Amino acid sequence: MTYPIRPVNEAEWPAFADVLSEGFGWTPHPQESERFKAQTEFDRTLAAFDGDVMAGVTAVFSFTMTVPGAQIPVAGVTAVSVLPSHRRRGVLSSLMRRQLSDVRERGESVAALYASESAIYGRFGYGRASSEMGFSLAKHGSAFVANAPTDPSLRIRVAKPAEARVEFERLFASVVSARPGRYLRNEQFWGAVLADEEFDRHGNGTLRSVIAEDDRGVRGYALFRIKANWDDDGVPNGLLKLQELEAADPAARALLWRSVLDRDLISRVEGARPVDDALIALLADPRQLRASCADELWVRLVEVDKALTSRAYASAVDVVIEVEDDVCPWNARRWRLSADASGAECKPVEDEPDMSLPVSSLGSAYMGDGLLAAQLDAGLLREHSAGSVRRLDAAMAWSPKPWAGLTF
Ligand SMILES: CC(=O)SCCNC(=O)CCNC(=O)[C@H](O)C(C)(C)COP(=O)(O)OP(=O)(O)OC[C@H]1O[C@@H](n2cnc3c(N)ncnc32)[C@H](O)[C@@H]1OP(=O)(O)O
Repeated sequence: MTYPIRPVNEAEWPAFADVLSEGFGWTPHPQESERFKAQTEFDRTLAAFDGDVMAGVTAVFSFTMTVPGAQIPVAGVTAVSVLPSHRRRGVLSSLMRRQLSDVRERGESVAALYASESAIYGRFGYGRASSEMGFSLAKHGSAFVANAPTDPSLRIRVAKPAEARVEFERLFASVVSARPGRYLRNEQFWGAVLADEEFDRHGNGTLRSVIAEDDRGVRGYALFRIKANWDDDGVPNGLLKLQELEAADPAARALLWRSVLDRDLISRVEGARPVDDALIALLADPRQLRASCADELWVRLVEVDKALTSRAYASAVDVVIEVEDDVCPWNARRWRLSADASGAECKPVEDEPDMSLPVSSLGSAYMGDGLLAAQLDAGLLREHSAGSVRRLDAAMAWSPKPWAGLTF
């Protein structure tokens, strides 16, 4: 069966929100729903209809995202849901195909998303492109190495998040290009970051913040919630849930970490950070960091040549890549990628390929996570000239590691 697909208008928001609510089995707080509506770019929504019934939905945020060595337009795919009554009939597949062709028409060469389940998007050409470290650190195990940076000119200021918004925005804008995966936040996104419904779904307290500054201005900030608790013996056992910690320099970063880790009545700090976070290096006893690792961004190259020439490369490379892509057939051909410090070129060729790979492999490598060699070892791509995959892997790898840091 085919289901007609079209964007929805603002008047259709209640039906759109209902499909999300039914698919996710979760009813948002009315303020959350209003906020999501305000973030929605209605001309970039899509809904699939079964007669009068809206059966499946998705939307795109128009992001400017950091990629290795550049900031580029990226389609931030979100709000994917199909009614339970219509699942596994190809509704998502039709929405994905239409969305990718719309993204291409807009001139965006890359799409990115956070997946609710990691098994869904590979078939549509998305590759696992960044990882996130979930962590839990007990205060008693959080001492820093002796040479951790300090700066006596720095001080901590307690600030109400809503009142310090402009300072956060300015600081974030100064660090957003430092790591692939980070993306610019418009007014609606900042509204969501600083939203504080008091209730917080997990029973944590109100949103709080501390700012690290000197006489010349703000050098970093941390946003967090506290779940106050005392154990049965009356010993303080509070939990600090870190939402965000951004710093412009190492000394400000170390001071902010100490401020959250040393907080009175707290015994543990939890949160999610990049897998190469500076915290790991700062800890005197890093094994105390109870960490887990999970996929974060999934990335899809919508126009292989444009995407590959929009980023920088860590080393020179010259390879012919045979790309397999059933969903975006315009990508499915041989491309010669030649890149060095002065830039990159990607041209269609008929030459013998050095490697053959699914487009999702290039998505995996795109942000710099360096996953091509692992895929070669796993037997997921074919190498025709020895060493070519490792050369491409090294050229596409980047430091720091990619991390978006804010679910969309
Ligand atoms: C970016 C985001 O917004 S992530 C949020 C995704 N949404 C959710 O998780 C909400 C709950 N789930 C749903 O709404 C739906 O189950 C969806 C959107 C995940 C899938 O929609 P459907 O219309 O059922 O998918 P569709 O029928 O097109 O399936 C296409 C293929 O994907 C497979 N597939 C679909 N969902 C899943 C899944 N959750 N896990 C593994 N495989 C899946 C199907 O089996 C099918 O495989 P095939 O091509 O080999 O037959």
